[in-house]
Amino acid sequence: MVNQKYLDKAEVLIEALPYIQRFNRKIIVVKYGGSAMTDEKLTRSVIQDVVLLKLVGFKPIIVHGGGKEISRWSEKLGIKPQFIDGIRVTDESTMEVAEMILNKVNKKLVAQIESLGVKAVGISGKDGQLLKTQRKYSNGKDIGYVGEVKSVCPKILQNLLEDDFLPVVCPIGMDDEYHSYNVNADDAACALAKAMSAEKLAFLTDMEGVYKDPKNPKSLISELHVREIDNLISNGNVGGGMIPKLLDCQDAIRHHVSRVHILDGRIPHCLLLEIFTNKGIGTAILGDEEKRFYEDK
Ligand SMILES: NC(=[NH2+])NCCC[C@H](N)C(=O)O
Repeated sequence: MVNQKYLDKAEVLIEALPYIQRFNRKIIVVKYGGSAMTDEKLTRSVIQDVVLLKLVGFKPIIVHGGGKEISRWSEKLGIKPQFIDGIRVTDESTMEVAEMILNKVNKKLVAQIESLGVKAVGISGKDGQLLKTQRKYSNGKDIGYVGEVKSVCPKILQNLLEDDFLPVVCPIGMDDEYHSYNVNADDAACALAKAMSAEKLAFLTDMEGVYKDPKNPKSLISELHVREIDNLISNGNVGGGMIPKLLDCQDAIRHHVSRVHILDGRIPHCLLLEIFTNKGIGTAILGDEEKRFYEDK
């Protein structure tokens, strides 16, 4: 008799087969942030997942934030945080620290990927003018060197993928005067996914996904059509932090990214569990014409 345990393991691999086939040579942009960045074990599992994606034929691109490192270092260096209407201002010295730390985090990720045998290149949005930015105002107020993406020049990423590198991008861009701007990492990931015509965009967050009712942890939505997003927001059903993310999802899908996944980065190997299984573990946001998996059955 064959041991069931072995059969189960083989099942898992077989379940992955159609996805490995379907996503071969396709681009997936992974926004890496939150707890998955601050915990060493989780970091390792994310890097392993991305390396595996790469080795089975995907073309992953990582976009990362700075985790808690930027505030930690600003404090250490005695830079006093300034706020305007409760919003943190990125002044010249905060921008300097942010850039230093993001570059440091970037190279650390590159080293971790390289240690698993995949060639990686770390760049910022300044390299090759990848992210051209303009100053972003918050309700008309100047909050310093916070930028929004004005345009993307994807050539550098295309070249890196062509040469089989795994690009790791930190979200700093430049304005027309070549000054650095801090860009929200979710927005940067979304802009890059659109410009690279990615198949998928995956956000690693500190939530399980999107809930129908945020007060009910059992109401996780597994599949969400993009047209349902407006209602979900206007009904007041999603928490403040999730709204800009959902708007990024909407924007990405309307610009031909096939699927966006909102995943719980606190779960080890959440990327593999989402991408190589039928049911996934987070919320998958689908184009309006796409059939739900459950209805297909
Ligand atoms: N949360 C979900 N329902 N995920 C379904 C994922 C299905 C498939 N593995 C994909 O990557 O597209």
